[in-house]
Amino acid sequence: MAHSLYPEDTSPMAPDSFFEDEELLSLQSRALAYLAVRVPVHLRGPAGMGKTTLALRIAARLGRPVSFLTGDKWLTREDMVGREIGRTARQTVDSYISRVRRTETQERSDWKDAILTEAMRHGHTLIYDEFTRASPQANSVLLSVLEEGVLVFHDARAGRQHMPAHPEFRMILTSNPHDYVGIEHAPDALIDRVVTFDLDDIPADTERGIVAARTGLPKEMADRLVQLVRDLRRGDAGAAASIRTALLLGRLVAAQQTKISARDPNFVQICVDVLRSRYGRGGSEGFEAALKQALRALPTEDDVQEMKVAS
Ligand SMILES: Nc1ncnc2c1ncn2[C@@H]1O[C@H](COP(=O)(O)OP(=O)(O)OP(=O)(O)O)[C@@H](O)[C@H]1O
Repeated sequence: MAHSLYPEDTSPMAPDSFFEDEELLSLQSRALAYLAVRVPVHLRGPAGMGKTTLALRIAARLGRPVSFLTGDKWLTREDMVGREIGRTARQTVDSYISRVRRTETQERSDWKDAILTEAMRHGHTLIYDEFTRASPQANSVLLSVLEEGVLVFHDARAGRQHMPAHPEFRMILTSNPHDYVGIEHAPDALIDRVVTFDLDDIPADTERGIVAARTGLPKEMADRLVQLVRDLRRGDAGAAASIRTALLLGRLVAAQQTKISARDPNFVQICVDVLRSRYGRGGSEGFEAALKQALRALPTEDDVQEMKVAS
């Protein structure tokens, strides 16, 4: 039974446009059970399949402040841990007795926390989105955090430091395993310390529910869009057609009031414009053939008119 529900108003999205069904609720409750005993959770899947939205939803249900970090190749350990920002020297001159003058200098380094240290200190839920975009060197600081909840870092003056996390600190990671420039493979050592949920093959019913809830399109129209997008994603073409793609098509269909039909030239043109760049193999001809086939498979449409494809 699919339903939209909001037990508490903590979501970053409008409550009525967030969709959860049994599948998503079960995933959330398992994630929350692991997080409850301080086991970090990792949501993995292709772009646009709902990883970040789900991570935010789980974090909201933990009821703690949320810190959000996005991985990229420029991210350094210092960006996560913090850095020394200078030294403060304090001098006390004791001249109480005129003939005796005693001077005492105290020096301390000034430290500025960064997102990881701050989240650990204050017990935030840290969402580390797209963590495989950051370098393994930057991410290596996480190993002890994920396993023991202790940050080990180096302070120039104090040397090696250990910072235990606040008892409420939790971490949720997301990543996209698909190979493209800028992605590092998630190191085994890191994957070994988390529970990973794969979101690349979410049930069609869940996808339909999300598209209907977010676009406001009638259910049959949302179903057709999802079928089209899933056919292209799962077919030989391997098109990068995600939930986000279906939502984009839905917005354009609603704005232009087209039918979701191969007979509607506006709809076909929207499909070509939106989907061509997401198509993996076979060039333009391969794309047209795959799209025709997917359109032909739509319910109640049994033939496909010649597509007029704008170049
Ligand atoms: N359960 C849901 N209810 C409503 N909308 C959803 C849900 N899950 C995903 N969406 C919507 O689907 C789109 C893609 O989701 P999201 O950005 O979370 O994907 P992602 O996997 O994190 O993508 P990327 O890897 O590109 O960051 C967003 O517009 C999001 O709002």
